[in-house]
Amino acid sequence: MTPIQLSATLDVLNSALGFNAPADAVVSRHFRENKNLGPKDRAVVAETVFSVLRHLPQLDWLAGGEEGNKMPSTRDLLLAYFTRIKHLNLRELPAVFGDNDKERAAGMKGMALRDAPLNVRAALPQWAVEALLAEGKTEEQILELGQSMLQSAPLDLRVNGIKAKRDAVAAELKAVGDINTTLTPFSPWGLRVEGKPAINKYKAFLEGRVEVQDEGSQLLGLLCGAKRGQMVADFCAGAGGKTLLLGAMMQNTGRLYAFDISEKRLSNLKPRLARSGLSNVHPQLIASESDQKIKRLAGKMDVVLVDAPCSGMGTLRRNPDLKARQTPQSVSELNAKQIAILNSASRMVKQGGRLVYATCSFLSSENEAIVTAFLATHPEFKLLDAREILKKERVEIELANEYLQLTPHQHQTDAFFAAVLERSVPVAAAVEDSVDAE
Ligand SMILES: C[S@@+](CC[C@H](N)C(=O)[O-])C[C@H]1O[C@@H](n2cnc3c(N)ncnc32)[C@H](O)[C@@H]1O
Repeated sequence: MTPIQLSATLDVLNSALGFNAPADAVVSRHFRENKNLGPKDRAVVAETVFSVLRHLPQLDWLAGGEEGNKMPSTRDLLLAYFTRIKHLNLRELPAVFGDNDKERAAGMKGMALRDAPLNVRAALPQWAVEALLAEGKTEEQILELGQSMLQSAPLDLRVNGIKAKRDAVAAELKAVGDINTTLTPFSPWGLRVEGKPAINKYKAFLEGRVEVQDEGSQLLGLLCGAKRGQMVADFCAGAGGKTLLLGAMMQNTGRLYAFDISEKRLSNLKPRLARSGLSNVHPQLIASESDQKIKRLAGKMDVVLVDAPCSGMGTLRRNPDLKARQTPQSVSELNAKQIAILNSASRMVKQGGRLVYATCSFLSSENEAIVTAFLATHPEFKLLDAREILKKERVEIELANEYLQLTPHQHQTDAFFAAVLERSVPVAAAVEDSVDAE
């Protein structure tokens, strides 16, 4: 690491560790304000900052002393990172670290992580470990999960089926940018990119043949099963990652509503929509989940996706600062919002229609607990088995139960959760349907 890179890393970390803004926003702002940093410097600084944030519970412990009674400085966190995560020996430490630092680094080298508390070894916040233990996870499962979040996430692309085929896009990226990709193991539209090329400067991206999307998100599309000519609602559409996928699955036919309460996020959907070539999408700003617009669509939708606002704890590889930014209080506020949104969104589902509830969290309070609470008050809905649905789509994936629960160590995706619910058809209507079909 050069002195310029090291000083930029310390500056960015000092801001990021205030946890007043998402780490990626802090990094981007620093790069905008410091034009002297070249592409290589930026890559090194960003990678180091994110890696430090991923390992923060361990670095805090190493730099704060085993008793954990000292607030470590950013410099000490970085020292712990170099000695224990990058395994530099004392001679290899950047010159900015003097003899005193080296003495502390030697102390850190002698500390045995295996003696540290479980949350330190799993590199997860203590409250999250307590929640996982309370829901019955073993120590081994918690370690596996936490440690799988310590790597950087791969770059996955989704090929836009209305504009291109997967093989053609893979060949195009190879030809124009020498970008190597492999087919994602589960999603029929996914390409996993080798390295981290700036994909947004290539025509395949600019002309809407590909979007950046984690394979886990792509699988949600399969669970929704949106089809040609249907009425579909993406309830928490945000900037439309899943909207674009659903619109392509519908072959640009039917009607797809993209609801969100955030004007800013919905406005970020506009350029993506333009690139995608979709004209079946109707972005709808709503004031809340009980907006009149929702009420008017009661019982009209074939598919409703609720990609609920959540803690994002399943995306710790990309957003490691969430380890410090989320708290039990913030999760419990989200839980109240999640159930309210699911209750409201469910009204739009027609008989026989599908309601998919999804989060990017591994906490059962945001996942199974919400679905269980919903089903307890909505006997007109039943839980479908995600394994069956994916099997019909010829996706061979190992899942522990009827829910989709992905993890980085098992599926090489973010930790996503989804439950597929169906509004039962009343017996009388089911008989009428079968007579009509004859
Ligand atoms: C997990 S994000 C959605 C990400 C998006 N589906 C995608 O694939 O890019 C959750 C979204 O829910 C929205 N949201 C929060 N409260 C809401 C509410 N009461 N009704 C509808 N959307 C809401 C947030 O603005 C945010 O965009």
